[in-house]
Amino acid sequence: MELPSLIRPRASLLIPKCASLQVFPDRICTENLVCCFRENLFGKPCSLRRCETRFPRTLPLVRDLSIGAMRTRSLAIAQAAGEVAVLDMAEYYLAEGREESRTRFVAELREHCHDVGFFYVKNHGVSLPLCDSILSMARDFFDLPSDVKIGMDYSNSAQFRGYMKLGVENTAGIPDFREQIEFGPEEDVDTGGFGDCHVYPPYRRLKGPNQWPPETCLPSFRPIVMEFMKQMGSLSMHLMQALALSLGLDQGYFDADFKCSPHYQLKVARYPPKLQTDSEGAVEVFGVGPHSDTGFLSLLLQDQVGGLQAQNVSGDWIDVPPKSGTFVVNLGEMLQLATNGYYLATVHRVLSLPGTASRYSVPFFFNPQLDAEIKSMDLMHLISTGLDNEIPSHEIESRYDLFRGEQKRVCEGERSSPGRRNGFVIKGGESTHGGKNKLHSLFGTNAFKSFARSHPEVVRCHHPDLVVDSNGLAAAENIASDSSLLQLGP
Ligand SMILES: O=C(O)CCC(=O)C(=O)O
Ligand SMILES: [Fe+2]
Repeated sequence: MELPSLIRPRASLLIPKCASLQVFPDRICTENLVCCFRENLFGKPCSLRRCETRFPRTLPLVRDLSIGAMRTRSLAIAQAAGEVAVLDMAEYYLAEGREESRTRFVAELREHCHDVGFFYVKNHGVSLPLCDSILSMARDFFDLPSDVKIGMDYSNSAQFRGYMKLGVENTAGIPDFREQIEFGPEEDVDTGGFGDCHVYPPYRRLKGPNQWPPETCLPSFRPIVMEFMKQMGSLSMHLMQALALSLGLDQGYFDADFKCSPHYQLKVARYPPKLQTDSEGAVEVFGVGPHSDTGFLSLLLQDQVGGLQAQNVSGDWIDVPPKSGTFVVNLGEMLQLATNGYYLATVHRVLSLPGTASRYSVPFFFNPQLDAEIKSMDLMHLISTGLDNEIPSHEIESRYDLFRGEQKRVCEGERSSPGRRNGFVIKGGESTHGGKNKLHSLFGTNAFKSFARSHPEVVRCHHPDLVVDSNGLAAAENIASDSSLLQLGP
C-alpha cells in the first residue's frame, strides 16, 4: 500500500548506507523507494517496518540516520508516514556555541520548504498564554450579538478590514463557510495614496486603521490582538532570516523588504460545524476551499477541532491536525516567486467537520512592505555551494513546471470562476487561468488586486475613482493603460 505523503517525487535515486535502515528502489515504479526501518520512533529495535515512499527527497535525511541523530530519524519516519513535520525553533534560537544545531535546523527548513511547503514550528517564542487568550477572545467576539459585530463591518473600511459575516469572503468563487475579522498594521490613513493615481499607486490606500469592537463589550480585545500581531511579526522576521540562511543567502537578505513596515494581515476566524449533507450524507462543505496563499509566509494558530488539509503532488489530501504549542507554517506565492519556484506555495483547504463544535483559527500572513519589489533569485548558488547539489538546474526548472501544472489542475479542475487566492503564478509577470490572473513583482499591486477582486463593493464605495476589471485589477479610469502605476490584466 502506498502511503500518502506531501513530499514531491524526483527522478534521481541515491541509496544511502545506513545500519538502521534499508532503502532500495521499488522494482515496479522506479520513482519509489522502499524503506525498511529497523527501529521505531524512539530508537528501540523493532521488527522491520516497510514503507513504500514516492519521495526520494527524504534521502538526505535518511542518510543522516546513519550518524544517529534521533530527531532526524523521527522526522524521516514522520515524512514516510505522510505527516507534516514539526521543527523545533529552540534549535535555531539557541545559536550561541551551538552553530551545529542552527545549521541542522536550517537544513531541515530547506527540505520542508522545498519538498512540502508546510511544517509546524514549536518553541517559537510567541507566548502560549497569549495564544490561548486570542482563541478565547475569538470565542467571545463571535458570541456577540450580530448587530455589534456588524457595527465593525468591513464595508466601513477603505482598507478592507473588519468583520465579515458567514459566506462574505470567497475562495475561487465559492463562498467560504466562516465568519472572520481582518486586521492589518494599525496605521494612519496614507491620505496621499487617495490622491492622483497618476502619481500615487492605489496600494498605498491599504494603509490605515483597524476596526475594533466597543471597549465596553470586550475591553481586552484590542491589546491582545495588538500584542499577538507584534509577537507574530517578530517570529515571522526570525523565520524570514532562517529562510534566507536556508537558501544559502545572508541572514539579512530579506530585511530590506520586511524590516520597516511589513504589510501583514491577521484574521480571526470561526468555522461553524458542517450543517448539511445530501441524501447519501456526502456533501463536502469547505470552511475554505482549495487555494494557496498569496503572500510570503502564513502562520496559523488553530484550536483543537481540526479540518485543515494540504494537498500532495498525487492529489491526496493530508491532514494537518492541531498540535498544541505549535503554529502551522506554510509558504505563499510571493516566496515561491522570490525563490524561482524552489520553495513551494502548497494548496490547502479547511473542511467543515460534522459535529457541534465551531472551529476557531487565527491565521497570520506575513508580507513585505507594499512597495517591495520581489524578484526571482538565481538558485545556481545552491548547487555551487553544495546546499542542494543533487538537483541540476534544468531539474529545478522541471520541478517548477510540474508544480505549476499541478496547481492549475487543482484549481481549474475544482473551481472555475476567479476568486481571491486562486492565482497560482510562479515567476514574475506570468499568468495562469488562461491568463486571467497575473502576479506582479510589486507586492502592493498584488495585495490591492486580491482585495479588490474579492470585495468590489468596497472599491465602489471607498475608491470610486478606481475601476476594477473582471480580474480584480484596479486603476483610475483615465490611466487604465499606464502599467507603471498598476499593472493591468492580460
Ligand atoms: O483557518 C485555517 O485553518 C486556514 C485558513 C487559510 O488557509 C487562509 O485563510 O488562507
Ligand atoms: Fe490559506
